[in-house]
Amino acid sequence: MFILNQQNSIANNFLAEMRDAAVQQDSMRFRRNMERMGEVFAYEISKKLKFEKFEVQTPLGLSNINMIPHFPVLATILRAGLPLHQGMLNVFDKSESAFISAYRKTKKSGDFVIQMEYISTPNLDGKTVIVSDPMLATGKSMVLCCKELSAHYKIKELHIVSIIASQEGIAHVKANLPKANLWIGAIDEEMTTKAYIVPGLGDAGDLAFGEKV
Ligand SMILES: O=P(O)(O)OC[C@H]1O[C@H](OP(=O)(O)OP(=O)(O)O)[C@H](O)[C@@H]1O
Ligand SMILES: O=c1cc[nH]c(=O)[nH]1
Repeated sequence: MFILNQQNSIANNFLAEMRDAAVQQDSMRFRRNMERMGEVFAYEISKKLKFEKFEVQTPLGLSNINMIPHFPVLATILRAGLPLHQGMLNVFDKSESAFISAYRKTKKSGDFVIQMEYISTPNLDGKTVIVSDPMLATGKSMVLCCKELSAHYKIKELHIVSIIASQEGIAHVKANLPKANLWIGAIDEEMTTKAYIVPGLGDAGDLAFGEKV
């Protein structure tokens, strides 16, 4: 598991601004910081992908360089995942995209189930797939979505990206998707009784796109 904030980098500033209740008032900045985190994660993951030798014809000669021949497919979970996805797509600019809808449907008892209604994806057989979602709280949305994709396609390599994860969410993912590679921005210890990460950042989807009814 790769944990971004274990090393000091500019990404800590992006994450601090995302968490900061005052800075969060600027939703454009919140989305842009999420996008920047996506760019950083994509760069980090790129180092672990398969490279091949290529020759590039410059105006003056040939240059040898190792490049990534096949870009991963980028999947994300609507709606909070969209800015994170855009950031990753800025870096993996030739990638195909998959979109999955999942949201917490609250029952009368106050408990919630994850409701998944929509998947739009290219063929994932034999592909490297990166599934991103800014928050990994209980981990149930991520596990459900990844299992659904894996039920339909023989994915070669699965990567999961999350900006803030709870310990419980990570344990749930590891138990249910043991082969997945985890890329996490920061791990927080606690969750509220409504499964919000503490200190976390609040509701990522609402901060990016407005309060849902
Ligand atoms: O790990 P979990 O306990 O499943 O929670 C994490 C999910 O919660 C958030 O989405 P939310 O359901 O709030 O929907 P939204 O993106 O539409 O706001 C977040 O983006 C994850 O998808
Ligand atoms: O802390 C949390 C948990 C789920 N979804 C969020 O947006 N934030």
